[in-house]
Amino acid sequence: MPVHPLASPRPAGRLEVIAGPMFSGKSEELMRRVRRAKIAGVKVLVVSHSLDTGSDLSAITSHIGVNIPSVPVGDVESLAEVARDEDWGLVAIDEAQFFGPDLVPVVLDLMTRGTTVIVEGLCVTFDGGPFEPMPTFMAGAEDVLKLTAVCTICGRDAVFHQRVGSPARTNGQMATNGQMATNGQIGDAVDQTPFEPRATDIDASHIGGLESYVARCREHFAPPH
Ligand SMILES: Nc1ncnc2c1ncn2[C@@H]1O[C@H](COP(=O)(O)OP(=O)(O)O)[C@@H](O)[C@H]1O
Ligand SMILES: Cc1cn([C@H]2C[C@H](O)[C@@H](COP(=O)(O)O)O2)c(=O)[nH]c1=O
Ligand SMILES: [Zn+2]
Repeated sequence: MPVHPLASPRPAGRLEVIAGPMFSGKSEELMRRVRRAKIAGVKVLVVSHSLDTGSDLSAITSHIGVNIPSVPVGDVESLAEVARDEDWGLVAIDEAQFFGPDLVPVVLDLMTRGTTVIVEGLCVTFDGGPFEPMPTFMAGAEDVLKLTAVCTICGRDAVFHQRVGSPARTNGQMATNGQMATNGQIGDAVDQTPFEPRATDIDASHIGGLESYVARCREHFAPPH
């Protein structure tokens, strides 16, 4: 039987997960926990993905505009470097889905050093599919908080989110998780045909907030065809 990738035979820290759709309060909850840890004198590192924060911004911001300082990194290798640099008591990772499945061994390594890790992110894509690595983290965590937003049609709990307006199209760029968002191989001549990145691709055209996404309950969620 396969062992969960977060299982460790060595003394380990703790994994806390904050998961849910957009607008469910994940960032607010992450900020609350970070503030508490700092009051308790814990040495805290907050990391975010530079695709989401913008490379010149060093903060994570909730949908209502509250923010806390963070270190923006562009990929999982840079995250690992920053996190191993010092002896952090708590490493809080914002928008963990942007780092892809390679984040799992990095989190395991941090826990093996005795660090508490909080991963916050989307567990479902805009087309309703699982968004790794959050489901893997949810299965292997000591503590999971699964949040819901408010469906903007009926007010019930929203587990999903939907894109609004016509989706932006990108053209022959490589997704930042290293996957080509076209059908081509890395190194192939770039196909100039407009394409739609897959929902699991980490692509700049997917970045957005209230202008691009709405929260939807099970009944009112209509996955794209
Ligand atoms: N449809 C919605 N459901 C719930 N909260 C919403 C919705 N739209 C806007 N908000 C606001 O967003 C806040 C949550 O923001 P945030 O913590 O950034 O969420 P997340 O990180 O999960 O996207 C809520 O407290 C609320 O003020
Ligand atoms: C559904 C979905 C969203 N995104 C992007 C859109 C936003 O920039 C972030 C999520 O931010 P939040 O703090 O959780 O509201 O992710 C995406 O890239 N792919 C998706 O499927
Ligand atoms: Zn609804």
